[in-house]
Amino acid sequence: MSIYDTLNEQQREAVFHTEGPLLILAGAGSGKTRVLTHRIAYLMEEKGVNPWNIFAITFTNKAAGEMRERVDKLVSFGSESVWVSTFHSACVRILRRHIDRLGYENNFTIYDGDDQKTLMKAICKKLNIDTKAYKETALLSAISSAKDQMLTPDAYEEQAEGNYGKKNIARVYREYESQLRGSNALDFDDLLLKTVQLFETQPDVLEYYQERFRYIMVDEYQDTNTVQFRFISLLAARYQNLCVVGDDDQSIYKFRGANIRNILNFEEEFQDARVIKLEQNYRSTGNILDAANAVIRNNRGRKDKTLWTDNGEGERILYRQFYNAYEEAEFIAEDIQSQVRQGMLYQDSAVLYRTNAQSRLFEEKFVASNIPYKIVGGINFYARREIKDLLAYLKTIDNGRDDLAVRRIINVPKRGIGLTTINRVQESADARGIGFYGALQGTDLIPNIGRAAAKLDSFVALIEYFKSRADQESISELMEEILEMTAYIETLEAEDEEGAEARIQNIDELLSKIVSYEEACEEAGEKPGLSGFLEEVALVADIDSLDENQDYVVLMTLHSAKGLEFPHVYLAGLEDGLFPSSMSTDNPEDLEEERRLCYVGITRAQKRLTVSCASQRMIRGEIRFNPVSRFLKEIPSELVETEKKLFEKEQRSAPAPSAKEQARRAFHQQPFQSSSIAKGAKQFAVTKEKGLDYTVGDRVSHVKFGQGTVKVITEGGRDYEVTVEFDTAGVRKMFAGFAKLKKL
Ligand SMILES: Nc1ncnc2c1ncn2[C@@H]1O[C@H](COP(=O)(O)OP(=O)(O)OP(=O)(O)O)[C@@H](O)[C@H]1O
Ligand SMILES: [Mg+2]
Repeated sequence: MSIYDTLNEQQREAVFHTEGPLLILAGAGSGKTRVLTHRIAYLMEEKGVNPWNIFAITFTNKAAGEMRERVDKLVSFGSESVWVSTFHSACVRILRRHIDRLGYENNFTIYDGDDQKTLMKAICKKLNIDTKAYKETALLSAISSAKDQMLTPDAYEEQAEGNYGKKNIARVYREYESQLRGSNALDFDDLLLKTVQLFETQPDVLEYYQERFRYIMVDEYQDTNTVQFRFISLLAARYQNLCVVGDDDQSIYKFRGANIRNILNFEEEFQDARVIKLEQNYRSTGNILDAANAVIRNNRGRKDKTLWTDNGEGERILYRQFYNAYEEAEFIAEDIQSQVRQGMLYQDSAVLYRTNAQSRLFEEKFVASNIPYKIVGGINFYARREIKDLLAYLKTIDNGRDDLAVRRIINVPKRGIGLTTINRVQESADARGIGFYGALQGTDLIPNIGRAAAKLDSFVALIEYFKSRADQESISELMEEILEMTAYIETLEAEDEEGAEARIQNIDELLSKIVSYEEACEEAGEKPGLSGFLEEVALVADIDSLDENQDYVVLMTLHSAKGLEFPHVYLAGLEDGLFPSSMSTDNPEDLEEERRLCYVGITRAQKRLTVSCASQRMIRGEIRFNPVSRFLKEIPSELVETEKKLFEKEQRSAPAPSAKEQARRAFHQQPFQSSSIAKGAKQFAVTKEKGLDYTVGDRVSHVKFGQGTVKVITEGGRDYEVTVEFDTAGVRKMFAGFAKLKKL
């Protein structure tokens, strides 16, 4: 039996159609991604295509990794030569080789969102832009969508004719571009834009890649934007062996310029394109699929599809309504624990929500219930201050032209270089048309710099020293040296910040990352380089922190969940105003995009789907009373199982008492508290022996919940369970080993 026997007829047809353009349009879970992996195998094994000539494009690094893994399993050898990558990393690879043709240096820096914001602040100041009228983030997103549409500052300005607001944006855009260029830096949108410019202006480069990538495949095609489409069409123009797979019902990135017209454009640009539809869903049970179909049917602008499954009906969809979001999180935590007791793994469950902010309650609840979890798309490791500082050192050493990086660390740790001095350096650099670091290298030419010159000189000497070391030692040795010579850690400790310890752990983690990068390079027979390392770090999307080998529940937004599947899915916060978001309810098009997002969410589930909502929820510090989501009402009631007794619970639970009320209660409970201290004295001997240095009645502090009083300590199966009444966070039960309570 061959691997192709496991495919259905349409899937096989798609796999075997290797020459000429092919569009696969099909609903969720119908095996589109599976077709792509089998197609790669088929090209190599049956058609004798050189893996070097195959290019598969996916949306996230995680998806790329998964695809490579699947291909590795299907083919015997050679798959490592196939390019499986995201648009962005493919473009970085191409630009590293050829961007000098566009007048950049090949060791360009990639700016992330934070870098962009810092730069935009400086630009607004320089151009006297009123940031009340034009918010920095709004300016950045205007520029980003201009780039998605491939508009240069010139083109933008032309379009802005007669529109004062747009003229201003054009001015900012122009300055932003020139600053990026001056720093030899690109932002994320540039990665595609510059590659397309490269292809359009350098025919020999384009030809090289057209010859190289004779077979091109694109997953999640519905979410490509204009510049990505251009990138693909240029590459595929010569051989036309382009296979794209997508689902118009899962297009959820319109806000980032995804262009659903690309599906129509495909048949225009590639005239004899073959179109194949897949109709059998292999992922979900019948009930889950019926619910997804029922919801998406309410969208008007769509091609009707019939998706069926022979997986059987399965369980009904569980629907739970809660008094508040706290109870919702509690229920989900308890439900996961009970599933785990029945033999499920943590990794079989995923909690999906509309906004990142919703993760916090789950996180707190999971910590308290000892559930291992991972937040995807939450606080990114690389966005933390200490990590950004140290990376800025590496960037400065690697490419002195990255002004932002230099400015970030010039006075970190403090060297007595103030803002006035920094501004004088910047002015001098601007006046002479050179970079910030360039100006630092000749302090005698900076007007009015005075005694600050000596400090700047010794900063430059330090960086130059590191530069000379960078050629001789490994990145990890260099990092150690940076830490030592700047006394970075000592400074952190001296600042005596609450978080010094956690920050030091992060630095350790960064060092581990560097070492594993070096090892990976060595295994691949490449020399680990600073530019390569920085590039890899810049490209780690949040979703990539997901590690398949460990057992944990995944928490993520619906947007991050695209393409993934889990046996159990909890879809939380289904309230009108939250999901669909209140910003979308007035606009039919936006509402349809929200509904597609809901369809994506439902179709992630394989066996069991739990949908939930809360009657009241705190949003941006205010309590909101939102009605049940209209999407829930679109699911036929016969598919849903509701639990009535929750209403009782609803009546029982009262809102959390105010701080004042808690203080009053604490005051009146004084006698109770002292007697429990007496009672606790006996327990103390026991608990101390087991390593707890607090007992009932003691005041303790917790990193998240703040200060509180220990109420009960009981022996749980694995660990002590400690109940603490926190001053502001209410009563919480947690495992001692996990809670890390500190006695006050
Ligand atoms: N012919 C088949 N036989 C058995 N299992 C299949 C078959 N086709 C697909 N599957 C399985 O169904 C699930 C969904 O497939 P896949 O992820 O490729 O779907 P998809 O169309 O890419 O979904 P999405 O739209 O969510 O990206 C996977 O677990 C896959 O292995
Ligand atoms: Mg897929």
